[in-house]
Amino acid sequence: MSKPVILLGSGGHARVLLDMLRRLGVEVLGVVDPNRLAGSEYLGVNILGDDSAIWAYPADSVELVNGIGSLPRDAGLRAALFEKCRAQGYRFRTLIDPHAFTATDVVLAEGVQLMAGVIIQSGAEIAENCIVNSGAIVEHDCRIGCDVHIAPGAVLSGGVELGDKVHIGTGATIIQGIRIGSGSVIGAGSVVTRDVGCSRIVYPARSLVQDLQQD
Ligand SMILES: CC(=O)SCCNC(=O)CCNC(=O)[C@H](O)C(C)(C)COP(=O)(O)OP(=O)(O)OC[C@H]1O[C@@H](n2cnc3c(N)ncnc32)[C@H](O)[C@@H]1OP(=O)(O)O
Repeated sequence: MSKPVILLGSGGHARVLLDMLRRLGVEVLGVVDPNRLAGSEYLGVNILGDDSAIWAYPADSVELVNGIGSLPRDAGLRAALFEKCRAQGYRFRTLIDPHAFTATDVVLAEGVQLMAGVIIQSGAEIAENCIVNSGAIVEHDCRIGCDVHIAPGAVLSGGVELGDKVHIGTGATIIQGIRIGSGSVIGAGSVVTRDVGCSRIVYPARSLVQDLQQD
């Protein structure tokens, strides 16, 4: 039988996860968030306190759900909290929205979160603590490192490889076979046609708007 969960965080990503957990019929014991009052409620769920409230529950009696989102240059908290709780013996639930598609042979590590409308095709492998956000596509044979966020509507073509802590921005498109190094950020709407090294930022081309009136 599946264990009840504790949700970490109560921001936008946590809100979407809470809705998913309810649709999956998972029991949510409560939410931990240092910015909310212990004993108060968040969307009908008890606020248990800050992170230390987790330790009151034996590690083998619950699973955790990482509700901390990650944005470019701001991915640290999500990964740090995952590591801290794992070091204390806690495990993270891997979550697949009922409206996500996963091929039969995909490999999803601990704590991976596949949101609504996601498609993960055959042979793809996704490492721990990644978010594949609403409507994103990860095509066949992609290899995704840990703590990666693939933002809504992004498309990874076949055989793309991402290092750890990469952010693929909303609606970005990566053509087949591209490698993107750890810590890099791909701006929303970018089209990536060449390999990207580690800790790089890719900005999309922008429309040039000029006045029609000529002197
Ligand atoms: C469910 C969710 O909401 S998940 C959240 C998903 N969000 C994302 O994926 C966002 C991804 N982030 C981006 O695309 C960012 O804009 C970045 C990381 C590429 C750039 O960030 P910064 O370096 O901080 O750029 P900054 O915001 O200072 O903008 C610099 C300029 O580039 C422009 N710009 C920045 N990003 C983009 C973009 N993706 N497309 C077009 N123009 C852009 C800005 O408008 C600004 O233009 P200006 O100088 O004419 O005013």
